[in-house]
Formats: sequence, C-alpha cells, structure tokens
Amino acid sequence: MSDLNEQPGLFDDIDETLNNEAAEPLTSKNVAQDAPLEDIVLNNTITEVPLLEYLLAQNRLRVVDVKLAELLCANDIKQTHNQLFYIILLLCLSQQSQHSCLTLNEVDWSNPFNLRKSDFNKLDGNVPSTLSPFSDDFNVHTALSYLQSHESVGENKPLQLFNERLYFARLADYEQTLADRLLSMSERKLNINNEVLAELLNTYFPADSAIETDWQKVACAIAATKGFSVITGGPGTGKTTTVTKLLAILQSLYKTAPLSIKLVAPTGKAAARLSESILGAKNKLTTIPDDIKTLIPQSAQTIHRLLGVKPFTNKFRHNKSNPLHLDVLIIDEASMVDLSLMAKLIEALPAHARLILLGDKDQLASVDTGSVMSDLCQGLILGQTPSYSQARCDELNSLCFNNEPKLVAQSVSEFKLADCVAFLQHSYRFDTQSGIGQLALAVNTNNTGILNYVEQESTEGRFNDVILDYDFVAKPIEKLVKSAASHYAKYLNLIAQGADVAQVHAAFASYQLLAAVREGDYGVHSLNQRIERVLQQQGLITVSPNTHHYTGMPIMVSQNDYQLKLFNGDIGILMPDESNQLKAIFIDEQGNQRAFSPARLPAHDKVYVMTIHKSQGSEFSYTAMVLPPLKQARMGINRQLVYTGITRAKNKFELVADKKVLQLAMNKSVSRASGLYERLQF
Ligand SMILES: Nc1ncnc2c1ncn2[C@@H]1O[C@H](COP(=O)(O)OP(=O)(O)OP(=O)(O)O)[C@@H](O)[C@H]1O
Repeated sequence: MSDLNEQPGLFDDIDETLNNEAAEPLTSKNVAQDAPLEDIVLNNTITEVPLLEYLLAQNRLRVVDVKLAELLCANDIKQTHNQLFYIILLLCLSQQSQHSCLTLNEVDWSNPFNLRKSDFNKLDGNVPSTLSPFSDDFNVHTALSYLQSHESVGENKPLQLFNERLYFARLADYEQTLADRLLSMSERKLNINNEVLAELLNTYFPADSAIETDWQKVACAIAATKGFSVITGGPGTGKTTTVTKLLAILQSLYKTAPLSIKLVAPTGKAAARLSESILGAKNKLTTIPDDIKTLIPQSAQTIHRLLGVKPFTNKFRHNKSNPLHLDVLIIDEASMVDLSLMAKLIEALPAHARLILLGDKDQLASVDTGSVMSDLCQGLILGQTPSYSQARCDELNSLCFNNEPKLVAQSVSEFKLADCVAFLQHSYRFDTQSGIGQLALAVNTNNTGILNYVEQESTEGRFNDVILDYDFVAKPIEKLVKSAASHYAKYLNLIAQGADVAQVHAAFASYQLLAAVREGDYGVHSLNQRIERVLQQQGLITVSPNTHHYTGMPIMVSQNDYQLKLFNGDIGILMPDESNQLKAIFIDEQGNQRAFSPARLPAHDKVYVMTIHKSQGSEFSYTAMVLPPLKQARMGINRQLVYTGITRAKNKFELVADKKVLQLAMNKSVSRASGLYERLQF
C-alpha cells in the first residue's frame, strides 16, 4: 500500500499541526496519553505477541494505539478478536501517516506492517515467527465481513466503513460533510447573464493567436459560472492574475450590489504573499477600471483569523450556526489545508457563498490529515484538456471562444466536480528558458530527459538561474554553509547599520536554505549550528554561552500562541528596539510590525535553515536546498517534497544533493488514502 509504513516524524513536521487541534472525539491521536509497555494487559486471544512487541519497540506502533484497539475490540468474540485488533492497529498507523482512512483492498495481508524477516535476526529473546498476524487465506472480503458485523463500526459508532475504506468516525464525517457541501455549492443555479459574461471575458482576455487555448480565460469562465471551483497550476501559471481578473468580472456582473469578497491562506506568510501578489496584479492589470479595482480586496488573512479561533479548543467562532458574512471566499495555497480545517471552513460558509480554491495540486499535501486539493484535482494531465462534460465544453466554448470548438470532451468523467476544475498549464514566470521551471517540470513529471537538459544547460551557463551541485564527495556542505553565511551577512549588516525592520526582514527573506530532514549532517539542526558558527567567526553575530537569544537571530515559531497571536511558522528576527531592548520583531500579514520580548515567545527554533515542509506557502528570491545522503534519504524523500522545495525559488535555485537521491525522489510519488474522490463519483 502507499506510504502507510513511512515514519513521518523522522523527516517532516507532520506532528506539528498548523491548527493545533485538541479535544477531538476518539482517534488514535487523542485517545489517551502513552503509557509504559508493561501497563498493557493484552486480551488472551491476541496472538503474535512477539510481533506486537517488536512493532512497539521499533516505535512503529504506540502504546496508545494498542490500548485503543483493545478498547474497541473489548466485546469481540474469540474468533474475530485478534484480526479486528490488528486491523485497528493498521488504521492507527495509517492515520499517523496522515491518511484519512485505511484502504482495506490495498493492505498486503501477508506483510501488513511492511517488515523484513532479516530485521528479526538482530533480536534476542522473543523473535516474531511471522510477518503477519493474519491467516494465509485472510483477505479484504474477510476483513469487510468482520468489520460489517462489528459493534464499533457503523453510524454513530467510533469506526466507519465506506466502500472498502475504514475510518475513525470523525474523519469520515469531515469527508462526507465536505463532499456534500462541495456538491451542493457546485450544483447551485447562479443568476448570470452569459452574454455580459462573455463580453467581460473578452475584455480581460482578448484573443491571442499565439496561445492555443487560453486556460486562464477558461478558468475565469469556470469559476464565474459555478458556486464552487478549483484553479490549480504550477508556479507562475497566473493563478493570482486569473483570480484578480475573475474578481473584476464578478464585481462587474454584480455592480449594483457589490460582493463581499474575502481572501485567505493557511499561514500568515502565505496570506502576506497573497496580499502582495493581488496588489501587484491589480497594479499591472490596467484594463480593470478604477471603480472595479476598489471593489477587489488586496488584504488577505489566515483561515484561522477569518474563522475566529476560540483559544484552547478546536472550535471556531464562525461555524454552521454562526456563518461568515461573505459572498465570495478565495483560499490560496489550498493544498496546505487539511481535511478537518477545510470541512470546518465549508460548514461556516453561508448558503449563497461562492468558494474558489487556488493552489498547486502537485505540492506536498497538508501537514495534518487529508489531501483535499490533490483529491479534487485527480486525473489532470499536463498538455491535456481536463475531462469536462460535452455540455460544459459547449458552454465554455461559447463563453470564451465565440463557439469555436476549442474544448472537446475527452472522455466521460466519473467525477461529479470535473466541470468545476480549471488547470492552468502555461508558466509565465518560468518559460522554457528558465532552469527553475524546467527543473520543476523534470521532477514533477519524473522526466530524466528534461533533467539531463537542465544539467547540460546549467553547466554550460545557459541556465544561470539553477546551480546543481551533485559533488557529494567534495564535501559541498562546507561550501553551502559558507554561501548561506554570505547571504545572511546582508541582513545582519543592515541590522548593524540600524536599518528599518521592514528592510531587514526583506533582506532576510531574499535567501533561504531548505533541508529535507531535521537530523544528521544534512539536517536542519546541524546546519543551523554550522551557519551560526561561521557567522560568529565572521563577527556578524555574538553568541554568548549564557544567553539563548542574540541580536540578528532569526526564529520561527513552532507552536501556536493564541494569546500573543503568534502562530506556527511565523518568522521573527531578534534586534534592538528604540530603547535598545532586544526584541523579536515579526511582520504580520497586514504588514504590521509586532515586537515581543524573547522571554515571552512560544516555542521557537533558529531558522537559518528550515525544513521544506515549513517553507510551503513562502517564496524566496534565492532558494538553496540540501537533500540527505542516500542511506538517510530512502525513507522520506519523495517527488512532492523536492518539487515543493524547487518551486519556492523565484529567481535562483541551488541544489546540493547526491544525484541518486534526486533520482530516487523523482521516482517516488506519494499519495494519501482518502475517500473524498469516491464520495464525489457518479
Ligand atoms: N496571461 C499572462 N500574460 C502575461 N503575463 C502573465 C499572464 N499571467 C500571468 N502573468 C505574469 O506571470 C507572473 C506570474 O503570475 P502570477 O503571480 O499570477 O502566478 P501564480 O500562479 O499566482 O504564481 P505563484 O507561483 O507565485 O503562485 C506575473 O509576473 C504575472 O504578471
């Protein structure tokens, strides 16, 4: 099965949820605190105890999972207890890897924990006699028949089945809520004058003979004619430009009663970036009349701020019974939004609202459970028309192309929302002359031909926006640390010169070193130390052994603090304030400066280097990325991770990696188990 057996904690931040959920109903994540192994009293029907002990000793399973499985199987009859117990453990494992469910027909029942017999050779004492606790003839049908008659499975029960998927009830409910609301939004009849809409589309997207199909125009037509839509595309394909034109079109259509539009993103950084991009697009788009421009908001906020966090709960001020006051909601960086947050957000929308999701379907999935964006974008292929129905093609051809049959139905889609999804396919930022764009394409499509081309062009100096350093033998890490220090010298010099906070922050954010892992020589911890040491040697910072904080230290908050309104992922820089007191100064998504004394800060880390996961939603003019050596890379490096890292770069990208690791990543695409798409099938 997919990546059920990966150990995420080793590589990424998936234990650090963006929305700090607490007090949720029963799941393996929140059922109880971990207890010592000896506290487990196993039901005497449990077989393969050495296997269980091995999984616990290897930290593959947690005691809390075992307790939960025991609890849910407490009343089972002897014959099924053992199997159900182990199935629930598999569900716990699946959820720890941020899957929404356990896909029963993908489980390898002969080796469900993906173990190697050779690993048992090193064991003393109780050696497992088998890789699987299930009998040889056990299969998905047996599993289903046991589960269907199980007292913990079903409506209003802790576990739920949907087709061949097993869920903790909470996640099944979120998925169903989301599917129902998206469908009803997409089916809502909108009162639009198609002639006026076609005219507006032609004004903002005049026919261009150089473009085969103007996908931006198609995207606008899709989003203007549906209550729910998705606009996806790679870096620089014009998502912000398109949505700005879309908002101009919508405000023109509803000129007599302007729409209340809200822009949100999952993190403060992403919201700040969206505000900046919308402002940039508004300034560039001279075809939008000024009276319409004033009706397009340019200030974005975080989803949490929009919903109104209730401190210390997992609840929001706005919900089904207290809906948001808005007509249109745009969610940028939607791939970062997890299932639970998306479901809560959708529930809080008033019945008449339109929802538009923006993002890159190929980026890393959300930190917490689910993969909503990629579920909704399943089946999109670069260079191909998405599977719109014939009726939708006719409608779009009439709105966008004066009835020219540019869009032709390819095949009948089984997906009920297929007509709501727009795919931007041409990058305006990274054309074929851009090494960054080509490298991102090579990785995203696992195309070694394009990779070879990028290598050749960058070696011969034709792609000067990409540096590929594969030379692991020559200890490139020294070079990388020195190079990072020389970049960071710029913002440190600005602090020394007393430059203003905005300038210092901008200089810091112009360069960022990303690492795929936390531990080891190529991990965040070690690299942070090394860069700090070089900066200290160069006299750019003064780190004293007695104080944890110093002038120039860049930090990233790692825990939400609702009181201070500082959130996981916020970046601050320590510098003296007007009264020469050392303060951590942050700039929020509205551009406001906020200073905190270091002692008051919530948990935070140094951030000369950040994980690729943490970099999602940000972009840096110069992005450097280091991947760990092959041995360490095998577990957690994948295509989505590397693609996300590359696409953070705006002007220059530097990769330090063993080429074999890059190839390994390109070959390994990961997906999360989810039933969202299935719930939206005809
Ligand atoms: N149709 C177009 N013709 C020419 N330039 C365009 C067009 N659409 C977008 N651009 C330009 O391409 C660049 C990227 O556009 P935009 O910021 O809208 O893309 P994006 O997909 O939102 O990018 P990001 O990767 O930052 O999310 C901008 O400079 C924009 O002005």
